[in-house]
Amino acid sequence: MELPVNAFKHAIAAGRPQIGLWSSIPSNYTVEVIAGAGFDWILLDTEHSPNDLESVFSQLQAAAGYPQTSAIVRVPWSDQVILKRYLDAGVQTVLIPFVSTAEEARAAVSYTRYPPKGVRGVGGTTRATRFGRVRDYTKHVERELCVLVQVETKRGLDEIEAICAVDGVDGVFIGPADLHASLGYTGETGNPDVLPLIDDAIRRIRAAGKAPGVLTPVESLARRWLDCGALFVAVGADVGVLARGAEALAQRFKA
Ligand SMILES: O=C(O)C(=O)[C@@H](O)[C@@H](O)[C@H](O)CO
Repeated sequence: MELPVNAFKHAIAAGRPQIGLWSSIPSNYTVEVIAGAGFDWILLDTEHSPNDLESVFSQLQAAAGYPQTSAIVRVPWSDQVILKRYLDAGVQTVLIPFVSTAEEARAAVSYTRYPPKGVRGVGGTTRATRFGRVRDYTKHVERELCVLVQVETKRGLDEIEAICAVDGVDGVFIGPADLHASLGYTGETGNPDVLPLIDDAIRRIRAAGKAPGVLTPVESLARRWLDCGALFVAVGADVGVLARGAEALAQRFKA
């Protein structure tokens, strides 16, 4: 059996913008609903959601039936054990939060690499190897592995070029909410003093030869950041789509 191809990784490497949806609902049912909606990727969030490895495992299986939509998992922290377990579950694209220095980026990448390049522990009969059926998995896995790190602090903004220069970092995601908080605008995601910094960060990441990413449910901002050169943009979140859609429907009859 061949190693599954990571279409998302190759698309951003080729400079083809990828449009995604954030998913925080811990359900394989809703993930399958979204996976057939037409997005290029779906982000399975384990940082700001009740998701855990077991719920994400079933969501990966649900999404696997929709090859046109790539599943990306945001781990709750840059941690050797956490990353080992999600990679063994068959995750091929990981988003790692709160990376602010090149050293932190190198550590994050090392958690995704087998020795001698890194410290990922070797498990044989995992879902990642399709239970021992993928030939020479440990030798080829890196080819289809995509590591995305989140820059979402002032220090991270200052270090963007150094972070992009780390071998094994495929993309850099700007976290608007935490970046605003780091700059003193906690609770905001559209401050006029911060938006130009995100514009500039996206341009700097692209100029450094890496894929810039971001999340915003505001269409004008999504298009603004695509124009700046963003290559993976989440244009909404499942919880937001469900909550606002349900409220709007209720209002049509209950107003
Ligand atoms: O904005 C941030 O900071 C992020 O990391 C976000 O993109 C997500 O945490 C988002 O807020 C989840 O809904």
